[in-house]
Amino acid sequence: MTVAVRGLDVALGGRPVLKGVSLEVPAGSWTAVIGPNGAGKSTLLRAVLGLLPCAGEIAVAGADLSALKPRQRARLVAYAPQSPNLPVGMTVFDYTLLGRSPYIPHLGRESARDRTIAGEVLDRLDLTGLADRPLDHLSGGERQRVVLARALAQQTSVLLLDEPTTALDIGHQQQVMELIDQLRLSDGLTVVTTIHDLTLAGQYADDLVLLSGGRVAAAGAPGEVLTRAAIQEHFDARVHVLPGPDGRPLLSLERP
Ligand SMILES: Nc1ncnc2c1ncn2[C@@H]1O[C@H](COP(=O)(O)OP(=O)(O)OP(=O)(O)O)[C@@H](O)[C@H]1O
Repeated sequence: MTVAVRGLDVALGGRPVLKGVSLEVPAGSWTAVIGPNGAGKSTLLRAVLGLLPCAGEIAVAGADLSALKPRQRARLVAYAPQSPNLPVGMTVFDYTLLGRSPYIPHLGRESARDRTIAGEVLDRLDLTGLADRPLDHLSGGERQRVVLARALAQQTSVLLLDEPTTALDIGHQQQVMELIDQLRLSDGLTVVTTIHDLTLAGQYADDLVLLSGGRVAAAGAPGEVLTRAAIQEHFDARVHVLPGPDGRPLLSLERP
């Protein structure tokens, strides 16, 4: 397993947020963590990264990330947070190049290869035309793709993405999800993403983990997890669930 979590407990501000969470993500697969607001999805990603005090076992690419220096960690796993602090005035290209930092020697400069990799990632995300633009002159969706670009420039084997598509139009949602899937297939990338769009989650992920109240309420193939009853119970929403052309579930809201 590339990401293995067993019996994870996390408390924030003295309150339990994750309770006995277990998760196994095989190498080269894609797991989407779904669940209602406040269920603990972002907390789970941050705990997997080793950024939070916790009890239980976590191994990423065979390592306990909390024991590693940030630079070592950044060579194993890339993380695209939901709302990162973006340095004001920095250009899109320079921000993407930050993804290469773990490979640049201390007091050294980036190599031509680092710049090529940053340029290629921007190209794949349709951002080349914005390369010289300061980050604070971008739209919300453009910013979200730049954060993903920085993570992809790290060229790690594990990718943790917190809500990578929330600010994107439907075309860019498809572009980003297809790109991640392509990388998964071509480079064997292991992907864990939180995501609110349940149909999108079901279309791309191999497995879904439904978190509710800090616990795993269901886990398995999209068709097993995305049931009308589970959505009603954990999201308090009424939906129709129909099998799509490829058999994966498609959800639509049911008007009262
Ligand atoms: N630093 C903190 N101190 C105390 N409580 C926190 C802290 N950070 C998050 N929480 C709480 O932990 C719970 C889980 O938060 P988390 O951000 O992981 O949820 P989420 O499932 O990602 O939610 P959303 O879908 O709204 O993004 C929430 O109830 C939140 O209020």
